[in-house]
Amino acid sequence: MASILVVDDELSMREFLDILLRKEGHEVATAADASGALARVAQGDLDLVITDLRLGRDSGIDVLRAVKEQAPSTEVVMVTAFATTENAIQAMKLGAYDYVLKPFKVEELRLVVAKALEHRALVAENRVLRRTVRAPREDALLGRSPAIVEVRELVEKVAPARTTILVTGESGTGKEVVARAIHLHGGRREQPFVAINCGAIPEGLIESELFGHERGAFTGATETRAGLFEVAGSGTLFLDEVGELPPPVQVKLLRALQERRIRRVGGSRDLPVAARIVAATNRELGAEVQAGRFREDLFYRLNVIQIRMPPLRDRREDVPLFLEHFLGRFAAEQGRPHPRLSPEAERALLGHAWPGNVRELANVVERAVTLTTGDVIDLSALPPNLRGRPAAAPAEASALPEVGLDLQGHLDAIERALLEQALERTGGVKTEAARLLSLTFRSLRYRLAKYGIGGE
Ligand SMILES: Nc1ncnc2c1ncn2[C@@H]1O[C@H](COP(=O)(O)OP(=O)(O)OP(=O)(O)O)[C@@H](O)[C@H]1O
Repeated sequence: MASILVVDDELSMREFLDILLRKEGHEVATAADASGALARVAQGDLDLVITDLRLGRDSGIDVLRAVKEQAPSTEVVMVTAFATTENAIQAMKLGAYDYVLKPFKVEELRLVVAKALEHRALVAENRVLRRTVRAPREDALLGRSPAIVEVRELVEKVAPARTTILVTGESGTGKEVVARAIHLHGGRREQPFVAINCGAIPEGLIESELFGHERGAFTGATETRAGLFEVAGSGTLFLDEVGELPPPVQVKLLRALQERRIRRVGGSRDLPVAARIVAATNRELGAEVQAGRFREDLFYRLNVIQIRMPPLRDRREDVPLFLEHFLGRFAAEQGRPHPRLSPEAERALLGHAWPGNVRELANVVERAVTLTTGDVIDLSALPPNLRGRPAAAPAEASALPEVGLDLQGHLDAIERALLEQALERTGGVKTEAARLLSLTFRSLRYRLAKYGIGGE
């Protein structure tokens, strides 16, 4: 539930948006002009302001300016008639999140609202992330398969040096666990371990997240902020999903690695880089270079030493160990005795292909422990895809019924079904679901938000 202010000089529009947004579960306030809006803005605590660009004699731009001055993290969406598109673009430059052209469809507005709120949550989440980075979890790199034994040896060998490391492997294989192990074995235990998922931060924010910004560098930069390179100090900076970095940021990262210096956005002074950089990717970065999406020089810089995490299906001998480990961990977390697996449940777990790798396994075990009240975990506590139920296929997807159909609604239903199946198959691991559907992570997230799936 979000707190939203609707500003419009037309009563009918205010009422319409008020009803629509309340139905979605939001708390809504309305104002008919700029002074009413500013009074509400001054009270604070708004997640989103939706304002018409024309407010009788007032301008929505003034509302936008006031919001960005008083509460820069509140998102603003402009509503505008086609004739004033120019002004809408100006509004974006002043920090509006997006604009909607009148007349708009309900779905369109709903989506922009969802995206704006998601954006706000991501920014907030990232701030939280920064504050909690200093407490690394002590997750040991478990496994007795030859592949993992080799990875452990390599980690110990490379940890003491400052060389950049590239960890590759499918989503959920333990790339972050490896990065943390490098951090701990490299004598940086007392220093921060800072992780950032480059694919989960909106494009416009990544540069300032990584390198920081000076006050006034862009709209919304009301104070000077250190970037994650600085926050990491002489600890470790873990760049997850490095393949998702937009090209301009790739250039800046290359410079940071080559010269070991960075410059804040809007800054005039270089700052030294002391942190060790560990990057990770679940994409084939070589292929991304071939396709022109990733800089070749940066690839070679990152790829000095590569650690490959094999998928769980290629090291099945580790599955029993992980099952034991996570059963113990989740039972302890829930204050319960260590449960056993029924023979059927064990067979299903050992036979599963684990496309979402260790993360999927951990999720499945957590779910099973939560759903089981006794001390034996049975097949019924496992998700349907592990119980051998075939995935539901959208029936007769391309047959046109006699009476015709609502094409968009029909296509949406198919899209929704496929998204749900992909998430189910990967145990909720979104990066892996995106790969199954040949989508980028961003695009998948957008679609999930559109259909309200997966808690987005
Ligand atoms: N070898 C391991 N030992 C202990 N735990 C592991 C191991 N591998 C993975 N895990 C656990 O599995 C989960 C996923 O691991 P992690 O986040 O490191 O994967 P990842 O490859 O970085 O995934 P993504 O690419 O999606 O970021 C975590 O809960 C982690 O603790």
